[in-house]
Amino acid sequence: MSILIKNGYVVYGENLEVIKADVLIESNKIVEVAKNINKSADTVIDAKGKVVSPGFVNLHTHSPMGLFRGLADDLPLMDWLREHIWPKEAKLTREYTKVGAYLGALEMIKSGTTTFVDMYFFMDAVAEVTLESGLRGYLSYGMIDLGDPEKTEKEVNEALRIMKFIDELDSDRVHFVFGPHAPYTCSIALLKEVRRLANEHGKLITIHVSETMAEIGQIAERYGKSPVVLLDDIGFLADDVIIAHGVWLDSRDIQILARHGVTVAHNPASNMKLASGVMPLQRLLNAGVNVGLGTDGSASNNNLDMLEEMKLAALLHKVHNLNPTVADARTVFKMATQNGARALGLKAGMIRESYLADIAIIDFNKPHLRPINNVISHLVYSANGNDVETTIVDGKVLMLDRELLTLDEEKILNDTERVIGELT
Ligand SMILES: CSC[C@H]1O[C@@H](n2cnc3c(O)ncnc32)[C@H](O)[C@@H]1O
Ligand SMILES: [Zn+2]
Repeated sequence: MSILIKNGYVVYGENLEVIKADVLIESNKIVEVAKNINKSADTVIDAKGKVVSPGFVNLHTHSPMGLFRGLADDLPLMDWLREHIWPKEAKLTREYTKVGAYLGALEMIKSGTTTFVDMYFFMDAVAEVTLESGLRGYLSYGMIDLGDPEKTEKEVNEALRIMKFIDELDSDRVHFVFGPHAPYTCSIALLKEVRRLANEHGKLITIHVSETMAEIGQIAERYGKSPVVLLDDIGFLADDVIIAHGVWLDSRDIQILARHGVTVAHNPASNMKLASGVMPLQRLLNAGVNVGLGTDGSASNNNLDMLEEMKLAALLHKVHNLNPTVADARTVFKMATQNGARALGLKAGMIRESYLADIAIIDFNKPHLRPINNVISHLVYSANGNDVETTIVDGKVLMLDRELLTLDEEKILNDTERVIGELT
């Protein structure tokens, strides 16, 4: 199968050069980017007045949590989790979670996300949805043992069951990742076992780290050190680890993350909404740490829109540093695309020959995106997910002119209302 995208403003290569050109996709790869490509293709997309952008990599989410959107707002993390979210999650079934996963997949495709890193329950159901939706997913079962050895074994067994399930799908798009929830919910034994298993099976790890001051206090009380020093001391950290949040990091923590090649998934909306704090973006980037962008779940954001997330990241760090040159549009755009792909070892996140054909086409024929003075600026500061018109993953069109081709939008919206009626 081939796709020819004609006459768009193409965000090209690592340096985000914007060129008026055509893009030719064959099978799942970008094979040519040039002016006036004169070749036939199975599908031709007219991108006049539109921007051909790399698809977005959401480096941290809990995709089924859209089910809980709006049910617990305006709370700090620990109250939000313990008093509201965890009691609701205790009632989740595989069927309910699957409906939530469909809702999340729908939202991501409609806002130009092509790859996501997920942590949740019933991940075999999430894997089925990911496969069907056409998205690229890195899926982890969120492990929590609260120091109970019996629970440690159960959680490891469930993670291994999900790993086997996902590996047997034998998909290039759907991958298993280990997901110990956080240093405050996982024992040292569990964290060490995850490290051992990730080495043995060659899998990535994702984990919430240093999100709130409460966490820093809890870990200091329990272990007498910071969460990052703790993870370093037990040999957990390596370049296959993606930590979510990294808000409360001191200089020593940042040096440790840089030394091990750890990636940080920044979640500005969630950090602001839960009032967790402001992560030290500039200091992390200066130390050479790879920083990607995530939305966190839809109950703490409250959506999965990576275009909105870019704007929030840029604005947050400008005002926090009282410096408008911090978190400039190009830096933030790279975080949302190529930095995320780098964390996953994925040849994606750029429009470039031989890269995976993961693309979002954004319609600039709109008042808030004219005149087209600066494409990257418009993508970060002016656009939002509703401006995404077409989403392509692995050389397959998932949404064309805002029409979903892999999922039944109306059914998903109806199922979501039914399920939440039964759950609450
Ligand atoms: C065990 S599956 C994942 C687990 O994480 C919870 N969660 C959602 N957002 C956050 C966050 O910002 N910090 C910590 N934990 C979070 C989610 O509700 C699930 O219980
Ligand atoms: Zn999270």
